[in-house]
Amino acid sequence: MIEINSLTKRHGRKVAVDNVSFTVAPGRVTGFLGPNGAGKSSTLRVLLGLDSADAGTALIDGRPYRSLRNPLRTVGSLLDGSGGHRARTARAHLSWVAQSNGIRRSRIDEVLELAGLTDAAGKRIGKYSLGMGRRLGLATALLGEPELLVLDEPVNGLDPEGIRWIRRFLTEYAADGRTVLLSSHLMSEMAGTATDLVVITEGRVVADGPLEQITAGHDSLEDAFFALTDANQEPGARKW
Ligand SMILES: Nc1ncnc2c1ncn2[C@@H]1O[C@H](COP(=O)(O)OP(=O)(O)OP(=O)(O)O)[C@@H](O)[C@H]1O
Repeated sequence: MIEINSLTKRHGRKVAVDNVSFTVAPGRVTGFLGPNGAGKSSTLRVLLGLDSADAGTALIDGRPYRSLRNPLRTVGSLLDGSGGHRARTARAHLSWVAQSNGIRRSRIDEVLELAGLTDAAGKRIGKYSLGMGRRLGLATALLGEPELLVLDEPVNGLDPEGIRWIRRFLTEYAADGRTVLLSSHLMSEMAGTATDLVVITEGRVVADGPLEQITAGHDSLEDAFFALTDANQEPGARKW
């Protein structure tokens, strides 16, 4: 379970996240949807302990990320890029992460296989395409067999086959009772993957609920999104 409570994050004078609250339940794929600059990455960076909040809390199973005993075994995350050093091979990168987190070595081949990187395991990361880098990032996130996944724009750079693969993967992952939070500014991606949505614009949550409730009465998620964001010029989230 992920709980964001009255979270505020500023970058200098810019309020990137403004009193944001939502929860992410197990067994669901929750999409964190908003246009460029809405505050998605800022929220996820606080959640993952990479930045500090100015106010409020972001908790994973009731604790801040930095106080988790085995972070990689609790929550797998994917932010910008692959996370690996350009001169290293994917296998060397995964071995290093596994070793430094007490993860069994046999897991490396499992995640390479899961991410479709078995044949590219010996290639230097600097030679990877953007999509392969995302696959490696996902493989790294899965190393600790975590119950939660937090992914920032995971389909960035993936080809259609890769997008289909990640959709299926996340759906199955959540169906096993695990928790998935993924951010995107792509509405078509969200419509095809998420079961629940948290919609954010200008640092504020403007909708939060099951996908079918948010899209009810609209032809598409895109229509719902624009209706919502146009109708939400004033503060306060609309709750379904
Ligand atoms: N390190 C930073 N320093 C200054 N301003 C920042 C920083 N990080 C983000 N911002 C600003 O905070 C706001 C929210 O940015 P954020 O990256 O969280 O949005 P986002 O929803 O993830 O957008 P995108 O889809 O473009 O990644 C934007 O106005 C952005 O310019």
